[in-house]
Amino acid sequence: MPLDTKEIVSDAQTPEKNLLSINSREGASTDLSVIWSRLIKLGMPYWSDPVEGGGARWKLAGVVALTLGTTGVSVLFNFLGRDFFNALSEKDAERFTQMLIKWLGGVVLGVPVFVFRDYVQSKLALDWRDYMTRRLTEDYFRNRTFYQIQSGSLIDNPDQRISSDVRQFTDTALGFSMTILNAGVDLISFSGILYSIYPPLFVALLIYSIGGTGVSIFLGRKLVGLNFQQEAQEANFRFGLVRVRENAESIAFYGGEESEAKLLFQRLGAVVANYGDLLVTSRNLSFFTSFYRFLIQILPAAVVAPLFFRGEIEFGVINQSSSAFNHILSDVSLVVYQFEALAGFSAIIDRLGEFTEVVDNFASPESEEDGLPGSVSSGGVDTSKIDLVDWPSNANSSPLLSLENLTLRTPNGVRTLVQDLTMQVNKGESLLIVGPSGTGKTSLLRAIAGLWSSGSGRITRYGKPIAADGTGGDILFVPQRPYMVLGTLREQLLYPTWSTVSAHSAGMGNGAKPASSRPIPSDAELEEALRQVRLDALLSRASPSSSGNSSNGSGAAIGLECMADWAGILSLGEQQRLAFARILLLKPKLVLMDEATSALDIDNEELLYRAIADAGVTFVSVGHRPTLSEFHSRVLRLNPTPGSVDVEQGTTWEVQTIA
Ligand SMILES: Nc1ncnc2c1ncn2[C@@H]1O[C@H](COP(=O)(O)OP(=O)(O)OP(=O)(O)O)[C@@H](O)[C@H]1O
Repeated sequence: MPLDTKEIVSDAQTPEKNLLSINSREGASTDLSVIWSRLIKLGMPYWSDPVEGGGARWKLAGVVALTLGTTGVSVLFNFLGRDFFNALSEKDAERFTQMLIKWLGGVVLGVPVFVFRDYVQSKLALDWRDYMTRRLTEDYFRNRTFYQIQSGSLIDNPDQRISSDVRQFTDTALGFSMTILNAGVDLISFSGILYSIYPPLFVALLIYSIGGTGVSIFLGRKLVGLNFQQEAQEANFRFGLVRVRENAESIAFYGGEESEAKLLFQRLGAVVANYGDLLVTSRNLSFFTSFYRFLIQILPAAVVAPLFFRGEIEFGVINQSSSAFNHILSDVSLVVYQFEALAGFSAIIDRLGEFTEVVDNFASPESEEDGLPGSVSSGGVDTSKIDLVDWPSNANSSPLLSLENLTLRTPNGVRTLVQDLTMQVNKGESLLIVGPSGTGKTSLLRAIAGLWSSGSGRITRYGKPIAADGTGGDILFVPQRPYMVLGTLREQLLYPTWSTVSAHSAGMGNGAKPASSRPIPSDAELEEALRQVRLDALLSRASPSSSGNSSNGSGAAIGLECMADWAGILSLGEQQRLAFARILLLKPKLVLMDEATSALDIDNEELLYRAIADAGVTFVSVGHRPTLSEFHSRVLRLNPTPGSVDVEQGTTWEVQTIA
């Protein structure tokens, strides 16, 4: 199987993997202590962050103050309402006018408090989301976690968790916290009012609300699991549509529309079926909550009416007690009113908690030291790790790569692909890796790149691949389908070595430092690299007019600034030539290529190999084509074990010098 970065970068999960993950995960965690500890773990870092936490806490204090202000405004209106209705019932026109003016004054002062509370709260939720998404995304890329999650089918739809789950988490967490705070303060203020009016009314209310909460928990208990499933099924359906877009041409060539539609309908069916169950459960809950809401409209009046008939209270007090009753009831009945939202929230906590646990597992320094986690550690499966060592590169040093007693297994540790391989790649001694399909050629490159670590022995790399901090660049890996970034022709050429530089220079950077300490190639060097791989014709192509980024004043950018969907418009052969242009610009000491010329004609293949050899680059190639051997000095042959029926039963290896 060739290394395919397009798949790695753009495909979050294959459909089968998604189904696997979801089937293996029946529903949300209903264990309250697990949900609570995940909530704390997800929520705390922002507020305790040494840099952003201080500002966040001040903003939170502002939201709390405004929330308390809203309760103050409500209490004010409770009393204004009482006096207003008293003036009305006593037919006191002068007092009524006074009350009207006071009421209007209260509205003018009170409305900004409510509006600003909502605004500041939403803005704080947005800042929190920004922080949390950045952290999760950094962890997602650390130690190539995104690759491990994808290749190991560890969790479904990480993209959905990072984007929409985080947004919902921050919005809801802040919203609920403020609702609970509001409810607490409201409860204290209005309990006093209600108790002072008529203590039995207060007792009736307590019984009513506690009973209501219990019944709604019972009726809505299935909602947590159903909400969890709904998120997952929606993401699966959307993912199916994304796959159709990404593989439009292949599907059209195969005439696979019908089977794709069938697959999508299956997923849509799962979305609809689960939503149907969700609707039934919410309908049953709604029956109860609606009765509950309607009843409270007359309940307080019914309880205090005898006092009014006996002349013990004024008419306005009925209105005041109704208003106080409603406030307290909605405070103590939070669970009843918000049950669906709470169920959805706990499903989100569950999904995000699960995601951060997987990501933390890979992102922790121990996992870096121990090799990549994820191996099955039970059932007698060997979980030993390959030792991957980087030696500083030395311009004069001859070895570039050395493999010592390398045994390579698939990530689950079940299959052994290569056994006890010892060899060295020296400067100028290029190596071709051949063997039947499935013997482990690409996997060997994965191990050298550090993507797979299951096995034993040692790999020493003399030099470093490009690292996130811009160091390295002595070693470059080139997959069969090179990754095309979204951007200009210049950005294609500069990827990955100077990718931050190009984003920066194009005005997209946010002040980030250039990624590489190597000098950025000039326009002339970029154009020369294109000429060497016979892609200079691309320089005269113009961006589609909608892409903007004009450099010639006519609205369409041309040359290196041409912006296009490069993965969509370049043929695979052209993409492979572009990958060679990147090699010529970077001039690494060693390049490891996986069927990197598979889509090229023999003439172009020769041109590219000669160009990188002339540039002093040593290369290791994986390939099937016999023509490749003339560009390499040695060949590593992986063979199925003699006597075995197929490669599943293990391989042997031999190294030969090419005459
Ligand atoms: N994530 C994975 N988990 C388990 N096994 C895997 C995984 N990825 C690949 N394999 C298996 O490992 C074996 C070696 O795969 P690899 O892609 O290295 O073969 P290859 O020699 O490059 O094949 P080809 O010439 O067809 O590209 C295959 O049998 C493949 O099915």
